[in-house]
Amino acid sequence: MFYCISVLIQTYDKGEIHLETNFLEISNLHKSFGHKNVLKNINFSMQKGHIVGLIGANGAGKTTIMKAILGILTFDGKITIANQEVSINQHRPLESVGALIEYPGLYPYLTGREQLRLFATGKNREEKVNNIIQKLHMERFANQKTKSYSLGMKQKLGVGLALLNDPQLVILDEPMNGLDPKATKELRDLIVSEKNNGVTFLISSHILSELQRIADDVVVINHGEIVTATTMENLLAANKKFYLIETDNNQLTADLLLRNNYQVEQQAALKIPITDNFSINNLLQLLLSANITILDIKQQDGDLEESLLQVLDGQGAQNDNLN
Ligand SMILES: Nc1ncnc2c1ncn2[C@@H]1O[C@H](COP(=O)(O)OP(=O)(O)OP(=O)(O)O)[C@@H](O)[C@H]1O
Repeated sequence: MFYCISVLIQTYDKGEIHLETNFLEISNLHKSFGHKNVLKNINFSMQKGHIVGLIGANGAGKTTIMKAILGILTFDGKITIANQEVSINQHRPLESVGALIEYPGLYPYLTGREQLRLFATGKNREEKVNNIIQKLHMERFANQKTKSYSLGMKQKLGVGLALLNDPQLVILDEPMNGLDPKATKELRDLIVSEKNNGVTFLISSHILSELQRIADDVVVINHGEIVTATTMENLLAANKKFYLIETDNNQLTADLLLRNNYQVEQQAALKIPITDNFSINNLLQLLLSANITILDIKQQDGDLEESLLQVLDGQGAQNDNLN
């Protein structure tokens, strides 16, 4: 990304937002910077209480979509949160939204606790601050000035600020950035527990394994266009399961399987996709009758990365057909 700005939208008290099944709706969203079309006809909706993963390569347009939802840039199209339209001039629905976009904008000479106090709203401000410090396990450093924070500590505080005022919709741009494995797990658990309380999340992340664990739905974008918007289950189902087999002679085994019409990808182990009419019994009998010793065999599900590559390859093929 060639620009680097820091935006932190604070959360406010819930107000009178109605609970809708489709909590957020984006229709015909277009955005250009000068002559550059960055978002091209983006359409998707988010159900209340769902975690939606926003996935795409660097520069695909994820942050721009988030900024449009937050009404901090001009755009063509329509965005509604709980049936109320958002635009650069209409921010009312954002009263129930918390967001961390890019890097948290922190005051270096305030402690984390002071920073949280500054943005907490409502009568129970001190309780909110204490709650979020506890939920994000920030007790150890909450009373230190933020200028001494590591990247991970800053990121935690940024997420804490986004969640502080009990938002109904939370938008997080790469929230796992800089977090160690323990902090990543703590944040993941917190997001899932907030979701179970009905909070809706839009989360972009390059850590696909993280999104795979928490997202209910996914929106994949490429060069500013939606490639697919579907459930995580559907996206993963698009990727076939396979067996990984290691034998005393992988080359001989691969040749034998290929001659018998199996698909084989040779890696450290042999990867055999489970296609229609696949029978593990038949495969094992074939290997045993050829006196091949099986050293290891395991079945694996497709993962998000593979599914995405398939989806993006498919799009490449479609585009190729159009050319
Ligand atoms: N203010 C701006 N002026 C001009 N071009 C911009 C501006 N903001 C974003 N862009 C361009 O819009 C495109 C999408 O950027 P965006 O930041 O939304 O991508 P992203 O998917 O969030 O990428 P990353 O994963 O690297 O954060 C990029 O080509 C970027 O260069």
